[in-house]
Amino acid sequence: APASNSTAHWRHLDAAHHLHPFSNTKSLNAEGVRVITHAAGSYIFDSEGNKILDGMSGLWCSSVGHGRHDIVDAISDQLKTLDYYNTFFKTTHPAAAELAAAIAEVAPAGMRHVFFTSGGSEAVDTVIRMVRHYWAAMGKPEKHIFIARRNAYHGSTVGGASLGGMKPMHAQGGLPIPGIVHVQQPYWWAEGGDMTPEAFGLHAAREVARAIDEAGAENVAAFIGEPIQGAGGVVIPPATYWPEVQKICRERDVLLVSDEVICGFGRTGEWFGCQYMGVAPDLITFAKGVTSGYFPLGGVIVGARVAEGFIEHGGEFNHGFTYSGHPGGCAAALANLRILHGEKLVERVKSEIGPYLQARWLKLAEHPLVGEARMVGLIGALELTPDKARRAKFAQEEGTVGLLCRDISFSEGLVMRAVRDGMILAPPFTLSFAEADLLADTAVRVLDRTYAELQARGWL
Ligand SMILES: Cc1ncc(COP(=O)(O)O)c(CNc2cccc(C(=O)O)c2)c1O
Repeated sequence: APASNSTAHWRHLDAAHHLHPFSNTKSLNAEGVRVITHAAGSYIFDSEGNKILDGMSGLWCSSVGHGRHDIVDAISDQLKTLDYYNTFFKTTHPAAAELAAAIAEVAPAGMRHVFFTSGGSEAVDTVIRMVRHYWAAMGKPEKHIFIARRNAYHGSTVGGASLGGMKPMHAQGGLPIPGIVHVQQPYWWAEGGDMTPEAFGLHAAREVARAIDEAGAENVAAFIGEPIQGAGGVVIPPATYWPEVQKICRERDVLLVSDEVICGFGRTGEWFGCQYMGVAPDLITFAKGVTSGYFPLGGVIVGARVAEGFIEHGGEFNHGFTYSGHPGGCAAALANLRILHGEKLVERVKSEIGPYLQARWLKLAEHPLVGEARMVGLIGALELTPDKARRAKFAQEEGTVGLLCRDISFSEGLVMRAVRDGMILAPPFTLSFAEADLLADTAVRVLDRTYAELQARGWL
C-alpha cells in the first residue's frame, strides 16, 4: 500500500470516495487529481513538490495571500472562547455584531445592515427571499420577477443557478425556477459586433429596459448583476453600461442588486465594484474575499430603502441558516478586514500593484495569439483568437484552446483559469512587484508555447 502521505495514497482515497464540484468524476479519476498540500503568500504547493503561482487567489478569494497566521489565530482564539452559537431566537455573539458594524463601515453610504450566510450562493438565495418579502411588505407582492444576464454566475443553489445565465447549469435540474428573465450581457468582445464599446454598453443596458417593460414594471422586483462578470470570463462592461442600467431601474422602481461575491472587498481597487462602476445598489451580496477564504462566510449588505421597509413593515422574516453569523467566519472576517485596513491593500490594488500588473497585462495584446487584454484592479482576462481584426473564434470546439493554454500555464508554474478560449486572472492583493513580473513573463512564455502548439497542430 502506498505511504500514507503520498500522492498515490491521497489519489486513491479521493478517487474512491470524493465527488468533486463542477467535475466529470470519471475523467478526473482517469487523469489523476492534483493534490494541493500547502500554500504560502502568493504560492500553492502540490504533493509532488511543485511550487505554483496562485494567479487565481484560489477561487477569487485569497485576497491577503496564503499562510496568514494572524487570521488563523483569530479563528482559533474565537473557537476556543465560543465554538458555536446561533443568531436565531433573540441571541447574538460579539463577533457577529462587531463584523456587521465593520462591514457597514466600509460599505457604500447608507448601506448599514448585514444578513450573514455561509457562502455566496446562500447570499444570492437570501436576496431572492428578502427582496420578494420586501415588496410584499410594501403591498406589492406582484413585484416578484428578477432580471439577470445570460452567462452571469450567481452561484449553484437552485436560486443562484436560476439567476445565473449558464445553460449547462440550467440543463441539469430543470432550471431556472419561475420568475426569472435573462437579458444580453455587456460582453463587447463576443457580442459587440460593429458597435463601439460605448454604444454597445448602452445597447446592452437598454435590453434591461425592454425586458422590464415586456414583463410589466409592476411585476418586476429587481435587477441583479455582477459589476464585472467573473466566472463568465471577466466580462468588464463598457463604462456606459451600469449608469444606464441604474437609470432604467430607478425610472421603473426596480431594485438594483450588485452581486459582489468576486468584486467585493477590494478586488477592483474600490471596496466594492459598484463604486468602480459608479452606481449605488439597494443590496450587495458578498463572500470569498470577506475572509480571504480562511473560513466560509457570505452575506447580504442591505441599503436604507430595503432595510427600513423590511424592519418597519416586514415582521418576522422566515429565513436563515444554522451557520448564519458563525463565530469562526466572523472572527476570520474581522481579522481579514484588519489586514485590508492595516496594510492599505485596497489602495494598493487601486494605485500600486494593480496599475503595475495592468501595464504588463495590457501589453500582452501585442502577442499574435491575443485579441484583447483587459484588467480592472486585480481582475483580468485575455481573449485568444486566430484573427484579431475579426475577433474570430477558433475552428475547434470552443474551450479547446483555452484548456490547452491553461494546462501549459500550470506546467509553467502559474495558475490561470480558462473560460471558453480566454484566460482569466485574479491574483492576491499582496502580490509583490517581482511576482507580478514573474507572472507576466510566464504568461508570455505560456502564450508562445500555446501558439507554437496550435501551429504544430495546424490550427492557426
Ligand atoms: C458572482 C458570484 N455570485 C455567487 C457565487 C456563489 O458563491 P459560492 O460558491 O460561495 O456559493 C459566486 C462564486 N463564484 C465561483 C464559484 C466557484 C468557481 C468559480 C469559477 O470561476 O470557477 C466561481 C460568484 O462568483
